Amino acid sequence: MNTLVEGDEQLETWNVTRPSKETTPNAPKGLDPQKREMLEARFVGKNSSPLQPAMPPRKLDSDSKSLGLHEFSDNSVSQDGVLSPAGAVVDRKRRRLEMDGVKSPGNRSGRKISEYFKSNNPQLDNVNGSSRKPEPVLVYSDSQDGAGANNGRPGMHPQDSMFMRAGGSSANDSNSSFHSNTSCTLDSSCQTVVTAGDLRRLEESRMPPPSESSQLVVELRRTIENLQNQYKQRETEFTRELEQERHRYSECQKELKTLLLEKVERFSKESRERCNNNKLRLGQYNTVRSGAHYQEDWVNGYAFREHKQRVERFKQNKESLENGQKLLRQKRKMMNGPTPKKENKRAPTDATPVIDQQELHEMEEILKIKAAALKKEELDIQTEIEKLQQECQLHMRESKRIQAENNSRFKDNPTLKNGRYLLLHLIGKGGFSEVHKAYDFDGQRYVACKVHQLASEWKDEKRANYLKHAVREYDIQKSLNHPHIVSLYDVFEIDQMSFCTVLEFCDGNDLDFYLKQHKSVREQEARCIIMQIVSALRYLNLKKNPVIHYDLKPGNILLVGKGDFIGSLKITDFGLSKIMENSHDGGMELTSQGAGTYWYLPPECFTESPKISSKVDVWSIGVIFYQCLYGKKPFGNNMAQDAILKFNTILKAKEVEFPVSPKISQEAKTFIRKCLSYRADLRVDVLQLSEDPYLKQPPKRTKSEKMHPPVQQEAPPSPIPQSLGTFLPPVVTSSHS
Ligand SMILES: Nc1ncnc2c1ncn2[C@@H]1O[C@H](COP(=O)(O)OP(=O)(O)OP(=O)(O)O)[C@@H](O)[C@H]1O
Repeated sequence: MNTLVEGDEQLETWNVTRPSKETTPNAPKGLDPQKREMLEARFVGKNSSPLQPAMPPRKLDSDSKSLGLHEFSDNSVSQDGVLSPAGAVVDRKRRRLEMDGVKSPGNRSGRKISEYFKSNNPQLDNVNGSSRKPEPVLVYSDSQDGAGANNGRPGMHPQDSMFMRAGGSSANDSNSSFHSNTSCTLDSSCQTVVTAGDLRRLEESRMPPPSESSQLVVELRRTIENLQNQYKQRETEFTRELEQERHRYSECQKELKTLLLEKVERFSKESRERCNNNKLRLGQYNTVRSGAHYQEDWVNGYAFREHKQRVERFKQNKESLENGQKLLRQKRKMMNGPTPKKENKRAPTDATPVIDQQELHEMEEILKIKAAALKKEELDIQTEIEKLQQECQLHMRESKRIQAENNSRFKDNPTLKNGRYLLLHLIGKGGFSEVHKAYDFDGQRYVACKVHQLASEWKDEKRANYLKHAVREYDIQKSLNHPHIVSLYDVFEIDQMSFCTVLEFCDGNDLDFYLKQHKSVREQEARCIIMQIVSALRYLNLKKNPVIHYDLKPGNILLVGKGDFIGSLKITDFGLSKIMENSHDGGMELTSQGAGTYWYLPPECFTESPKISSKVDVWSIGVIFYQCLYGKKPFGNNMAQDAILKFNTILKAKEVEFPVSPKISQEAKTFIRKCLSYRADLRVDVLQLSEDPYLKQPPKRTKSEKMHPPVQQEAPPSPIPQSLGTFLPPVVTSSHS
């Protein structure tokens, strides 16, 4: 063990490896000290022989630094056994230490110093001199660093290298009094595994015993330091994991984007192919010039021409049947002549052969079969034209959609809002907006992105008005949360002239399109539609500041899920909505008169300085319910908006009339009458309507209703339908109405 304590050569001399008298293995106990010295000298080598001339106690000089340990040891003992002054000091000190219970480090049977360090033996402090200011004590550990090999090694404490100089290659340092006296031998028996860190800790533990609180502080500091280290480590790990996750996420996003684009490309290709094929079969828009405008006229395809030919054939067959029936009647008349006699009947003459009777009978049978076939043909033709009309409506809508998509600036699937929304395809086009199906990468869901485009030629007033409605729509819709109301997720600006609202996506059509396709729905289904709309309106009216939708119509009712039936639905488009703040019974003033869809607005909206309430929506519900059941609007059906205004159609709508067919329950009619009550003050409000018994419990169906389910059309088809062969979809102009 080599320990250097600066400024204490005496202690160092004790510390160097030297077999102690007490522990020299062969030293017999109880020997006379002189003999013992001689014996020791024999064990340790030269200059210890008593036969050698006595040397005067030497002064430590520079020569001695070349001497070995044993030389030094011998210098400390005179020949006559008197200790030299240096030797005497060492001996004194050693004895003192032994008395204190500290064994000589040379004592191999005793504990290593490191073990003392570890056990924090307080006596060690005495050894190092408790009165002294504790100096950093550094130990060269053979087992860790390799003996003498690392002098000046990077990372080693300066004291370490200093220590190594002392014990090894730097032994020639004449400035060190220790070195002048000693030459250290490094061997494993005198080295330790104690590290500099251990020693530093030991240093700390050797500090004067701290008071309890300061000890606590030290411990707390240490704990804090540990925790900080742990925290830093965890933070580093977490940051690394986060980076990995981010990378993985962006890879997934890329993959998802590719798949979505592949899917949309397939969809687009298929729909365009279908549309092209249908152009010939069902028809297409032709752009024609009409004065200063261009307008798009619809031209029927070959399916309609073929249908027309079939109808022509049917007509001819029907004509020939009618002619045959006429002939039969004439023949029968001729054969029977003027009142035939009874005996004549029993005994026919040769002039009125029986064969004529037979012929007539056969002719009658043939005509009957012909008539039945024509009846079937007539039904087939009716079914065919209805199917063609449905297909044609779909095709017309798809053609318009594709045309609008081709003209859209977002046709190339851009991403909006820093890559968050990937626009997939156009769903439809409104007056000043385009609705695109999109994928929201953050929300991981499909959404409907409604892009509002302001026109550059708009005057400031118009622009301000449009923005006012858009902002109102956003303000109202963002605060709503109901299963039958389309949620508004986000709004953001695209550029100076356009912005986008992000809406919950509904994958079905709107009710308007559904009714165009199916004409009407069964009462049970219609009641289900109304129940859902009333539920949403009830929610709007139970808010602190109730909301009037004001634009309820089939086009603003979106169906969830595709199919030939109506399941769940959601109301949308709050652009004309009004928030009722502090409104009293008389209702709130209508500031946007003229807006809205007139077929669905109540009479009070057409009066001067009207006051409105939630009862506006109740009227709209009555109109929608009626339209669902009968396939037509109760007031102003087939009339244009302008005409409704011009002829005060709604102001005259005092009484609602119900067609005979299809049959609907009395409860449904009563419900509709309540909604379409002319006077607003006599009309039920939304909350009262939601409590209506018709919505609470389905009406019991009568036997006749079960036997005669409602037919699809209000008017039953005539033997030869008027519409056959004359179907022409309405002319659609390029300007949006
Ligand atoms: N959230 C949605 N999910 C799915 N389709 C939607 C959604 N919102 C609107 N659509 C569809 O997008 C098309 C255009 O909608 P938009 O509201 O712009 O048309 P509009 O109501 O006819 O026009 P405007 O609002 O200008 O009167 C319609 O066919 C509508 O059914």
